Amino acid sequence: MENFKAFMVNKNEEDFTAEVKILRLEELPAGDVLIKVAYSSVNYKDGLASIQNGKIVRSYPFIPGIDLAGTVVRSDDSRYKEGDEVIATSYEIGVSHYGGFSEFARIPGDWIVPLPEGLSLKEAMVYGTAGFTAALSVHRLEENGLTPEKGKVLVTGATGGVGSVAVAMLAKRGYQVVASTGKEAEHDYLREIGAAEIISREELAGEKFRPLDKQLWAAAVDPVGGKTLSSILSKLDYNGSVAVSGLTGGTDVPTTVFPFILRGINLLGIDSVYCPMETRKLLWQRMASDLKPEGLLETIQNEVGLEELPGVLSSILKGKNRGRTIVKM
Ligand SMILES: C=CC(=O)SCCNC(=O)CCNC(=O)[C@H](O)C(C)(C)COP(=O)(O)OP(=O)(O)OC[C@H]1O[C@@H](n2cnc3c(N)ncnc32)[C@H](O)[C@@H]1OP(=O)(O)O
Ligand SMILES: NC(=O)C1=CN([C@@H]2O[C@H](COP(=O)(O)OP(=O)(O)OC[C@H]3O[C@@H](n4cnc5c(N)ncnc54)[C@H](O)[C@@H]3O)[C@@H](O)[C@H]2O)C=CC1
Repeated sequence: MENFKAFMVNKNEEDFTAEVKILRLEELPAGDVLIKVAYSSVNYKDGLASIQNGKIVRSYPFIPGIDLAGTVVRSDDSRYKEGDEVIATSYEIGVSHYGGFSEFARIPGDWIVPLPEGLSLKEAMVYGTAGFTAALSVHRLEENGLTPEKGKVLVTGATGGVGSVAVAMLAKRGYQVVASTGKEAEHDYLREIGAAEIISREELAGEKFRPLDKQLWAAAVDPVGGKTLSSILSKLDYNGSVAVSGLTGGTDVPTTVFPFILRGINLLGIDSVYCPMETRKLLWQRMASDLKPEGLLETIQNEVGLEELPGVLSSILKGKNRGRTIVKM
């Protein structure tokens, strides 16, 4: 049987390890479709999966990586055949089912999306779960009435994965994007990917908190959470919406009922993991067409190999990565 390389984590009472190992195909979990992985990508959740107490991985040893894109090698699912190019993200991938940091993956057919026309395997992973989450956020905001005429849209954690894709996507759709970042050195990058204005992290979520504050934005894409989300809620325009997806700024959100009962603010929860397949397929189609920030995906990405994963995974947890990091197999 064929041997292949994968990045594995293992934990026991004394030890935690994270390293590239050689595996055999029969060591992969059950699944209908065997995929030769072309690219995976690095998400914040993968950073959590690669540390001892990240509370993501359910059992060890394990191959993390919540995203993968590649070519079908073998399939017991009639929807897929050898040679098909596919994307597999979310569900149990990289959590309780061996994930994408691997040259091969065996995945249940129900978790797979055919690569849409208009996207390469590489572009699919420049998006990855972070990009899909940005797309779902924009989709939900527009479902709730957002149009470019309504006003400015704030994006927090703007230099990160979800943030960078959201900035580029919104700008492409004609929105005036206000990007929030703690990184002064990245202002040029943010303007390059479409930010019209930049505000500092401190200005957004400083010490001063008022239950209702000056109305500044029609909507927000927020992968940061914590006090940043509290501040957004009190500064959105009347009937504004915030799509909240993340927790890099903390999990506690001190707020009051006032933004909701006096300004009709909508708090939209964004979950990419169990997003229904119908919406998932629709969004991947849109990410390949009207939501695609043509040209900017290349600016947003950088590429690493499996061996470089420990460094990249550790730096995403420190908020130090810029844009999206893809992993070439
Ligand atoms: C790409 C997506 C993302 O990036 S999402 C952000 C990354 N995810 C996280 O940071 C979540 C990590 N998990 C945790 O921190 C904890 O599990 C917890 C805080 C969510 C809950 O911890 P606690 O110790 O209170 O309980 P359990 O872990 O035992 O779980 C309780 C209950 O919730 C269910 N659950 C756990 N994780 C998830 C999840 N990710 N999605 C949906 N549901 C989840 C878990 O199954 C338990 O339910 P039960 O019915 O009792 O089995
Ligand atoms: N709900 C869902 O389905 C999904 C949720 N997420 C979550 O979204 C968040 C972002 O994920 P990625 O973009 O992959 O991570 P990332 O690390 O690429 O981006 C995070 C951004 O947050 C910034 N940041 C870090 N600490 C901060 C703080 N204290 N205050 C303000 N900003 C801070 C970083 O500088 C960076 O720009 C994570 O919490 C992740 O778990 C991501 C994908 C799907």
